Amino acid sequence: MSTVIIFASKSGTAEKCSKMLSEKLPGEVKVIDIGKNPNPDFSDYDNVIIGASVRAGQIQKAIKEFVGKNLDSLKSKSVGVFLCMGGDRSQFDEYLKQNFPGEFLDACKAKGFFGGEFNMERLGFFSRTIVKALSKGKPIPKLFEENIQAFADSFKK
Ligand SMILES: Cc1cc2nc3c(=O)[nH]c(=O)nc-3n(C[C@H](O)[C@H](O)[C@H](O)COP(=O)(O)O)c2cc1C
Repeated sequence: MSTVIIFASKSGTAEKCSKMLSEKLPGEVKVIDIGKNPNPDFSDYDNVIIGASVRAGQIQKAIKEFVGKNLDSLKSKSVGVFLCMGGDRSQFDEYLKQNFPGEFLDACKAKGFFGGEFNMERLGFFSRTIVKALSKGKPIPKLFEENIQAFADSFKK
């Protein structure tokens, strides 16, 4: 079994989760940052996993475009999607629906809610100010390693 994880990340969480996931999957696993490689070739892989993070309700444009452009070929693979996000589980399905075609979501054998982090040192002044204002009084986001494990397990079946 071979897997490619294609991710986009603004401040490192989705990148970190992609690496964590890659260590939990059997067989050959390749991790590709779509920011560095906008048109990755996934034809040689059995599993294609798409990972992104959410800002103001939106995922990275490069991931949206990649999924839109490759919808048919992606559907011929075993596909999955995960999101890194600061919001809670109740917002996860809504974000998926807002950002991915229904056809793609229907084809996914796993959908991962991986949680999020505020990596303040990697945020610009503007983003830091927004985060500080919006997160006042709310729980600090965290990663759910158990969800990353469960996601990996569904690709072992
Ligand atoms: C400016 C900004 C806006 C954000 N907006 C949202 C949001 O609308 N919903 C959400 O669930 N999380 C939001 N987050 C939290 C991020 O999704 C979270 O920090 C995630 O771990 C970032 O992943 P990345 O480092 O891979 O980009 C926001 C974070 C920042 C910095």
